[in-house]
Amino acid sequence: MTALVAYATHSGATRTLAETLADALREAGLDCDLVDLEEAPDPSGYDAVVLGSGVRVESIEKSAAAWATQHADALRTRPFAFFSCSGSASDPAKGGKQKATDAFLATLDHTPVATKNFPGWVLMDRIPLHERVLLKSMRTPTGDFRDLPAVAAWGREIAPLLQG
Ligand SMILES: Cc1cc2nc3c(=O)[nH]c(=O)nc-3n(C[C@H](O)[C@H](O)[C@H](O)COP(=O)(O)O)c2cc1C
Repeated sequence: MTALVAYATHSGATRTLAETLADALREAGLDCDLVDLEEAPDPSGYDAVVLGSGVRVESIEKSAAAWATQHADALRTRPFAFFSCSGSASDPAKGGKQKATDAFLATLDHTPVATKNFPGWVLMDRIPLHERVLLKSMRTPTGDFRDLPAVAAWGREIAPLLQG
């Protein structure tokens, strides 16, 4: 069966998570394509779909939200999973919750087979100056908080759900 892992990223962290996820899904036997949303992939050509998005200012990427709306029919009629990649997911006090994900899921008229909020990275040398100023003013912790083994484990967990 075929699966699309589509992602939206600004500073690259979500791409690395999506790559790890796609590898895990392939190891689980899925024929998986990994595509940046900038390439406007068509989910209707796949049996299952995973969407990943970075988080900025408490929202998922606009391109990810718009793509999910544009392809709502396709996402509703096949197994669909979603993951976010954010700074605050590295904070244990958040308990795995991410406001941006909850707000996005509330816009869907279907329920994903799985959702997950993964920590990404906050690396000043990967973001434009005006955003650095914003993050510094918000005292956002910086560093690489990714847990790629956890992403691979999630891939193994959701593979059977995507296979339906
Ligand atoms: C301008 C800006 C705003 C951000 N806003 C949030 C936020 O509201 N909540 C959060 O948890 N992380 C926030 N982050 C951290 C990003 O979610 C984190 O860097 C993530 O890895 C970005 O994914 P990407 O590299 O795929 O773009 C922000 C980062 C930037 C640069």
